[in-house]
Amino acid sequence: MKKYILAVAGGGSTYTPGIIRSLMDRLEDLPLSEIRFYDIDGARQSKVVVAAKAVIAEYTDSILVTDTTDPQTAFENADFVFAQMRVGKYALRELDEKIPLSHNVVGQETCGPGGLAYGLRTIAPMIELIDYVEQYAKETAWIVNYSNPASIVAEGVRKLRPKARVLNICDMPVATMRNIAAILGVEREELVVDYFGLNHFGWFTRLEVDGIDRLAEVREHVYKHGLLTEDVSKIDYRHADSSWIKTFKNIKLIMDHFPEYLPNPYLQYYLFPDHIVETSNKDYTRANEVMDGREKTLFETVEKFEETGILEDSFAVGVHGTFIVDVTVSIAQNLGKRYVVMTENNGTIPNLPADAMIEVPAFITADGPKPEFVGDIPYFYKAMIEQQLASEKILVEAIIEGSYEKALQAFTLNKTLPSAKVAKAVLDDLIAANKDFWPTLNKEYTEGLLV
Ligand SMILES: NC(=O)c1ccc[n+]([C@@H]2O[C@H](COP(=O)([O-])OP(=O)(O)OC[C@H]3O[C@@H](n4cnc5c(N)ncnc54)[C@H](O)[C@@H]3O)[C@@H](O)[C@H]2O)c1
Ligand SMILES: O=P(O)(O)OC[C@H]1O[C@H](O[C@H]2[C@H](O)[C@@H](O)[C@@H](O)O[C@@H]2CO)[C@H](O)[C@@H](O)[C@@H]1O
Ligand SMILES: [Mn+2]
Repeated sequence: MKKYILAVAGGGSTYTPGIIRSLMDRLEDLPLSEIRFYDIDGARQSKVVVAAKAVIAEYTDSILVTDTTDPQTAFENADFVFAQMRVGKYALRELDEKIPLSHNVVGQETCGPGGLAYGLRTIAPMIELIDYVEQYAKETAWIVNYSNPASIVAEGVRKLRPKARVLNICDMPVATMRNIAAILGVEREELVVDYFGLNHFGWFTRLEVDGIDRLAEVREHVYKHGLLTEDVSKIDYRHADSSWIKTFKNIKLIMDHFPEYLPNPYLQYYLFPDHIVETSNKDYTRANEVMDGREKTLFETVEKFEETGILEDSFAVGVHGTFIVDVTVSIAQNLGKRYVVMTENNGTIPNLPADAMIEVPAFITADGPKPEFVGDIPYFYKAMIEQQLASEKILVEAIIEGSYEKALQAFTLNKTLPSAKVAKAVLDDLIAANKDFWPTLNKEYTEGLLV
């Protein structure tokens, strides 16, 4: 069977060792001749590659591993590129979360103004990556992208590189399916879902097991327990964090108001921004938890391994690692397997704009995602999605045009912001914080009009 060359862009990611273990578990489905790690922070990446190499060594010595900051070395003749960049790293994520909270607005990694700020940082590096891959990799190469904010990245790629072979994915739907399966007492793979929305902004409309829709059963469970089993050990070990427990519990809050469909957990930030702000710690946000948790543990594990030769973290594979390998195998072998991914609408949901980058079940083939027809969606969801879509589309226009006014429009349209006045105050603080990362946003008219 053909062996593939894989490049990992953002090799210094905390998720790298888990993804590598998932790849090693699936070498029969996706044989690899080479894995090349690429990052702009070579020092960070080289430490993470120590752990990645230790995991690979448990399985094989036949894979050539390269650790590089050079795009040509990374992408020359590659078949697949996994992208998992965090532009600005956790330091900027912390500001994405704390600056909005200082204005009593939702502070979150990918939602609200934090997500918009993250998008303003990420589009240019994503386009740069696509251009590197198109310059050096095989013509048939696919970029399978986890880099967030995935919804804005997907719109930026659609607008700026419409022919690029990029599959934008998110592990939240599969993470939610994992919790649903645990609640129903079935395996995640037995679940067949219908789902529609944008990334981090969608709803499950059908939860089928053996041909029977079990949404009503899950709805009853959520009323009592949120989207959690009593025994949280059944969910991803990453979700044992208290903030993730809170996130999944809050699905009850959403369904107490809107029980029709099962929401993506991220909708809590848009539907209950007041509750989220009231229950946030403005001085210690999720970015701090991750820096003190996942990131710290990873680099301590590497340090211990270099001292003792013992790898103290198994880097067990969660849905994050499993999912990206599942979709890549489906591309490589042209399996047409059905997964929830991002893809251009083009009539899949007729009463949404054709050029919306929606998140729906699609059949994953060697030519990319083929979405399954959804049909018209009810007005409430259409209206919410169109508002969020407009915010994200106008943000991409702001990036391309360097337009302050369009950035302010995008912020003002976002459901987490209460007024244009607050939107402008948050935007101006984020501009100062992102001076090294954002495009210059010009005020097309005199300063006087933007008081
Ligand atoms: N789509 C999803 O559902 C999903 C799930 C989990 C994580 N993520 C995303 O995956 C990414 C990685 O997450 P993490 O917590 O491991 O981040 P991390 O900060 O640990 O690692 C990110 C790496 O990206 C590198 N990087 C930054 N800019 C780069 C560029 N221009 N080119 C190459 N490398 C660059 C950094 O140097 C760093 O090593 C983030 O964007 C995160 O939001 C997405
Ligand atoms: O706050 P973080 O950095 O822990 O997570 C932010 C990401 O959360 C989601 O990914 C989850 C995933 O759903 C879960 O199964 C497991 O793999 O952990 C991930 C990180 O906790 C979300 O889909 C991502 O877009 C976020 O970046
Ligand atoms: Mn996601």
